[in-house]
Amino acid sequence: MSVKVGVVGASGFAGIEIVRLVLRHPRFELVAATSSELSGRSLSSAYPALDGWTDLAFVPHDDESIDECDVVFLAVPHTAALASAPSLVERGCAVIDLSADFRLNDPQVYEAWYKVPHTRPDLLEKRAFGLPELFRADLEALAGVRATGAGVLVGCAGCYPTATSLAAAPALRAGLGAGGIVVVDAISGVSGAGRKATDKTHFCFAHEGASAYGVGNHRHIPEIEQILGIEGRLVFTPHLAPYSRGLLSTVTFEAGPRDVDQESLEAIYSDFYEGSRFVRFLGGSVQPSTASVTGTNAAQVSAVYDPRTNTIIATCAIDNIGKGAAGQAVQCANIVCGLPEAAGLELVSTPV
Ligand SMILES: NC(=O)C1=CN([C@@H]2O[C@H](COP(=O)(O)OP(=O)(O)OC[C@H]3O[C@@H](n4cnc5c(N)ncnc54)[C@H](OP(=O)(O)O)[C@@H]3O)[C@@H](O)[C@H]2O)C=CC1
Ligand SMILES: CC(=O)N[C@@H](CCC(=O)OP(=O)(O)O)C(=O)O
Repeated sequence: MSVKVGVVGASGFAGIEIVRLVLRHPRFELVAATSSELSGRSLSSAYPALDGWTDLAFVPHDDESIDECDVVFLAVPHTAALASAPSLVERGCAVIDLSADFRLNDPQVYEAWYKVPHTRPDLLEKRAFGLPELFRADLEALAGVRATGAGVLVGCAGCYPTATSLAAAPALRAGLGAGGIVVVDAISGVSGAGRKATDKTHFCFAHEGASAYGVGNHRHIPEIEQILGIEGRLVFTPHLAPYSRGLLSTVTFEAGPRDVDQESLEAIYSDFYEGSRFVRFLGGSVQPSTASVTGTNAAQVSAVYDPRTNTIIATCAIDNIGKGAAGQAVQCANIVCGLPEAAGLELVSTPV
């Protein structure tokens, strides 16, 4: 029997990518795709790449077809998910939220960074954090709850937090990092800012240039610190670069207190990602490339030990809309529904 799926915010970049993945998923059936702006219009007229794959039309966000869904993806802006997730969970849905509304463990930290009070700390306590390679046990526990027919909630990790944490976690969890500052320089393609052009993301301002933004105050700082357990130690500088999809994060930190060399560092990363379906550890001599993961749920990771400065430099490339958003959301939905983790995600990027 198919699992009925709804995508709220389907007209956006993350939402329409979920639609693309669900249409090819062996067990999911797309029954609702919402948008206020494009309501009534067919999905394939708004996004011609879908021509021939679906006859569905966008419906309003409160359309009754959402009530038929077993799984609902919320690909909506922050604070909108806080408004809609509770009733869906209470109705027995598996809700996979892509916004930041259910990522931060502490509601007061959420209020400090997102400037609105967190109205459902009770739900926050019961949700799983959606980054399977680092929080698999929590997602599998939710699958147990889901099997009883109860509603469940996943708060998916953000795009920069996903790439940064996949790069840094193996070394930091192995006790490296010396308790010191962790420096992250990351680059995102313009689709990370969503489908509405602004004076930063309009083609004329974004192409043929690159710039840092959110320096010292980006809202992903508390999320990355929470995932990696490095509260107060992160220096995070995101950059916008003139391509559509792709996110590269490079993490630098002191190697101590334990001794490490290139060989032992590579052994730590290889062990950590052994058997991982989506994360490929490349070693230290091959560097990840965003172009190699475009359109997929893959992440490429490298790690280099620099003996001259006793520093570790770890890098991760993802597609911000893939592993950074829609791909990861489908991966989480698969796990909580008790399906194979890679269902609908068996994708190869374009080699050239
Ligand atoms: N783009 C990316 O790389 C990533 C995005 N995300 C997260 O995914 C979510 C969607 O992002 P993205 O697709 O880029 O954003 P877009 O701006 O491209 O799309 C936003 C979507 O949300 C809908 N929407 C807007 N306001 C509301 C509302 N009040 N209630 C319900 N739906 C609403 C819009 O539909 P309409 O206006 O037609 O109603 C649109 O479909 C965000 O929370 C974002 O942070 C996460 C990781 C990476
Ligand atoms: C290029 C760009 O603007 N990127 C966005 C991050 C992507 C995103 O939507 O954030 P979440 O992963 O938290 O959902 C930003 O810096 O706010």
